[in-house]
Amino acid sequence: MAPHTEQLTRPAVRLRGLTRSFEGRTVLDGIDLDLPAGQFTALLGHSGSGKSTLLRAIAGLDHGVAGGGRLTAPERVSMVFQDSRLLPWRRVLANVLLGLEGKDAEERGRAALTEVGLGGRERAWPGELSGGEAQRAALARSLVREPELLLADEPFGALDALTRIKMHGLLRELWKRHRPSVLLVTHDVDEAIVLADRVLVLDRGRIGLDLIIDRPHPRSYREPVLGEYRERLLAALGVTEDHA
Ligand SMILES: Nc1ncnc2c1ncn2[C@@H]1O[C@H](COP(=O)(O)OP(=O)(O)OP(=O)(O)O)[C@@H](O)[C@H]1O
Repeated sequence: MAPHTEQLTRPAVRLRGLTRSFEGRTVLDGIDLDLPAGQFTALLGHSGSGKSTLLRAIAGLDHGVAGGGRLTAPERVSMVFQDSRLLPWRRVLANVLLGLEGKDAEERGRAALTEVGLGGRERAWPGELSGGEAQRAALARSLVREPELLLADEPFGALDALTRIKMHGLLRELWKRHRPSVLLVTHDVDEAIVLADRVLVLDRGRIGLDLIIDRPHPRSYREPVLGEYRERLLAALGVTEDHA
């Protein structure tokens, strides 16, 4: 059985010897990792390398999965996925407020929607939103809970390139304002480099590369210096760029 996530108030993730396997096949093979409070980290890795498995373990959503190791995570954890997972039969504000308690819940929900650029769309149905708007609503639903840790599993994977760039700016802005620890899973090396201050590569069940991106924000894909980071990450992923 997977160990339960310890409910600590300390807003940081600590993994020691974390293992997870499915049907006898090891996916996470003794991961040691610390995520300091407030750090924006991206997680890269080949398809099937175990990125979602790692996120689910940190979120405590993998009860019943075989594995061991020690895992501590903050108490307030929010998760966003590739699809918004809004309930289609509830209006946008009601989705954001789902399960939220307190007298000021509605006020906070409205403020969160305004923050993500959806002020005025509170009474819209999820089906009336574009893909980008739905992801904005999903971010509002996460942030209204003031998470200490935001786990994002390819949240922009289904969006077109322009919407994606806008969402990058929004996520970074929200992070700056609220300062949760962020662990963002992505397939996109450029997305990782532009957004994160630290990029991890998951390889054969372990952290194969742990790279600090020590460049000021906002960053552009075209900054030549980012090319060096890109090359190191691609090499860790087993991809070589053709410079010809
Ligand atoms: N519930 C499950 N039952 C059986 N095997 C599973 C289960 N969940 C994940 N796996 C397997 O574990 C491996 C890692 O899956 P995971 O979804 O974590 O990879 P990933 O890196 O997130 O992949 P992708 O980038 O394609 O989303 C895969 O081989 C997958 O088939």
